[in-house]
Amino acid sequence: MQLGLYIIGGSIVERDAGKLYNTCTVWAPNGSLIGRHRKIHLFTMNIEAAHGGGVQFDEGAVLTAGSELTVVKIGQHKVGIGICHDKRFEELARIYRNLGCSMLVYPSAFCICQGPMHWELLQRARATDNHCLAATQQSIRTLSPVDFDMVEQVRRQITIHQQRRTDVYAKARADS
Ligand SMILES: O=C(O)CCC(=O)C(=O)O
Repeated sequence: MQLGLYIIGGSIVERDAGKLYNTCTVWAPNGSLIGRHRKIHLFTMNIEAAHGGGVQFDEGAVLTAGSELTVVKIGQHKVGIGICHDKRFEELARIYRNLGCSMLVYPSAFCICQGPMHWELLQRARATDNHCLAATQQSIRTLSPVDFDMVEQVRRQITIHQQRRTDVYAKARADS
């Protein structure tokens, strides 16, 4: 309780009922477990050698995907959790925003083939689309203080969330 810190862990392999999940846990300052996110989008990648890669990856061969969103309260603020590849899915971030989150946190470890191109881009995209703070942490570091007031300020300045035309989007979806 001394430092009043919340800890959003990296991710670990969790075993439950004979299945393995890629799981991030969230801890309150008093040491209680306040969130557990099981990675929803398992990562697959196939960059053929002919295209300068020769890299294959299939997380689903070993792990089971989670099926629940994870929103934790950090003080008064709601924080949506994703793990690594979850960060690519804008619908997830949008739903977290719709649920009232002002911050998105994605513990992540991208590999070097696409990491340098996409890591920061995705983080900025999720933050900009949703007017949320977005944090992605590749390894353990000291975090700087989080300015939640800035989120409210930015949301007042350009009101994209209120300007959404869900009527138009719904019609387009129905038409397609
Ligand atoms: O989406 C990506 O490009 C990388 C994701 C990843 O490395 C992972 O989810 O383990």
